[in-house]
Amino acid sequence: MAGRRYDERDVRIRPGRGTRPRTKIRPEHADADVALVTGVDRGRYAVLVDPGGPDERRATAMKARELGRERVVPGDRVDVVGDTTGDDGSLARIVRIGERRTVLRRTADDTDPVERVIVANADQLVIVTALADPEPRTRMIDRCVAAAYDAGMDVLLALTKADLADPAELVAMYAPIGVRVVVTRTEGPSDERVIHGFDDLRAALDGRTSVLVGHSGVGKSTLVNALVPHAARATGVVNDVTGRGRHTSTSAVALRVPGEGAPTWVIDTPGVRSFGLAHVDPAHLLGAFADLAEVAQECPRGCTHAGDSPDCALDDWVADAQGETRDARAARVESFRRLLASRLGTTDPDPRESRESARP
Ligand SMILES: Nc1nc2c(ncn2[C@@H]2O[C@H](COP(=O)(O)OP(=O)(O)OP(=O)(O)O)[C@@H](O)[C@H]2O)c(=O)[nH]1
Ligand SMILES: [Zn+2]
Repeated sequence: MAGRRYDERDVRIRPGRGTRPRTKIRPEHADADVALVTGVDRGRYAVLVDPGGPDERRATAMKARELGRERVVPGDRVDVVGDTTGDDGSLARIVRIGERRTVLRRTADDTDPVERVIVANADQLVIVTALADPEPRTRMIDRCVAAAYDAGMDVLLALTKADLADPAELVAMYAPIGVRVVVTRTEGPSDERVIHGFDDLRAALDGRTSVLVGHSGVGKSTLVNALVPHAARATGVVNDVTGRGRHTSTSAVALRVPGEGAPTWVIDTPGVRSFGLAHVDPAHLLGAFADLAEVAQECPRGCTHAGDSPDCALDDWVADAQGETRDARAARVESFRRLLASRLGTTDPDPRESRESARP
């Protein structure tokens, strides 16, 4: 091409050479239906078409080729075309992904080499942690909190098995950083089991979309089954597509919690066992702490705000206060720094965690 002069042939040819804006909806997509993505399994998407509307229905969809490598995840609001009836054997096409309010992601880690968006548009992350059996792992909790704050989500800590251990220590550890806490314990035989604290949990979820994470055995299924009595059947929607059982599915599934008023959703994440956090920007994390962010404006340029950073304004802010205010500030700065460190993987091992990993 070097040396060739620009002439009218270029003008004529260009419009037909792929310069058309790719994001533009083609005219035949103008009548697309709105849908909510509730599950993803091997290139097939479970969607709820016209969610909350008079024609609400479950359907299965695939991604239109024009979306390329763009990921579609549970919680996404999408436009669907084609056969959106949801009838047996029908397949709709996702042609557009709506703007995302929040994006929960995780960085590539040992167990998964790819950075992934896990869930879109969720309001809060619910970290389900047993108070005992298995022992709580605070480092894991910190990492979840950091991921949620980075995503622009609130955090709810659901402490289960309060019949086995006292929640006070964990409550004291997380209350200073704005983490809401609910405490539950089960009582009675499994067929007529009561969950104490369940109403608090239900209230904390009301009208919102919440992502539930937790290690195996913490009691997450017990809570999900109580929240969504027909969870097993509802999750079958995705599995109908592939014939795979729920327990082998590793992707997130959105379930609607029955109730009056604004829709309440929980997104269960059976496959999420860890959060790689290399993508988390310290400035972004600081943004979740409005008071600290303001103080940090006085920091020297390039301050990392970590415990060993010279002249960090957060230290002066603590030192300037007295008595209870000082204690409260110190707790908050310390907690923020703990999250900051969890991001870099430099936190000292949680003694409880190392005790756990020392087990055969
Ligand atoms: N003592 C006590 N046990 C509980 C409580 N909640 C749940 N459990 C028990 O803890 C075990 C694990 O509960 P699940 O609900 O299956 O836990 P999960 O987190 O879904 O674990 P996986 O199914 O392995 O992913 C079960 O034996 C429950 O009966 C509680 O509040 N107190
Ligand atoms: Zn600083």
